[in-house]
Amino acid sequence: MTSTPSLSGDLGADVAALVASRTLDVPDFPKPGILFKDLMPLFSDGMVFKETIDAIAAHRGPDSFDVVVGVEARGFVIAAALAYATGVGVVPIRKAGKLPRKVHSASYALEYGEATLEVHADAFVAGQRVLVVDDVLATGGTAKATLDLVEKAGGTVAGFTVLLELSFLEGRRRLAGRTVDALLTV
Ligand SMILES: O=P(O)(O)OC[C@H]1O[C@H](OP(=O)(O)OP(=O)(O)O)[C@H](O)[C@@H]1O
Ligand SMILES: Nc1ncnc2[nH]cnc12
Repeated sequence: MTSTPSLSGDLGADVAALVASRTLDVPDFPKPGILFKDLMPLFSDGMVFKETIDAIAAHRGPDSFDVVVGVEARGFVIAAALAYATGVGVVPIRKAGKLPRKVHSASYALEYGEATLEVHADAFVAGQRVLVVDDVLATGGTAKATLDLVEKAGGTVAGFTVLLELSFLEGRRRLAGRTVDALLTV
């Protein structure tokens, strides 16, 4: 008799299985050799999306952060929902050239390219505890740039939560000493 090995993630096997059930593998996107993990099916299934957001809210506890940061663009979907569910605000980290006032900028490399992220210089009250959320942690380039930007803008990063971690790219190493929760680690 064969048994299916349980999936692993920081919120337990059931949450990991939920994320896995709504993740599609797309080979060679956006470049040859990249196996793209498409989480749009998780966002578009109302019950699964709600269960996912509720699981993050329950795990983190309502008192462990003051504001949620979401990284453009897929991170926005998770950040807005989690902020609403926990009754806090949301601060967007945007790709270059989109924010209208004074910004801090950070350029970085990610699994399939390079980009620049920006945050409004006055986005946080000094010491405000920030939970950073995104869909995928791959090389950690995006997450590390976000950490630097939040700290430059006066926030304190309380942790990172991602739906999916690609462990072979070792993004967690870029966030050493920080709390990182991945709902599914592959
Ligand atoms: O760990 P890394 O190697 O940095 O990769 C992770 C990032 O890559 C994707 O964003 P992308 O820049 O493709 O933007 P999108 O959300 O606008 O599609 C993903 O949403 C993460 O933000
Ligand atoms: N393989 C991947 N799939 C989806 N998003 C990503 N961001 C960085 N690498 C990715």
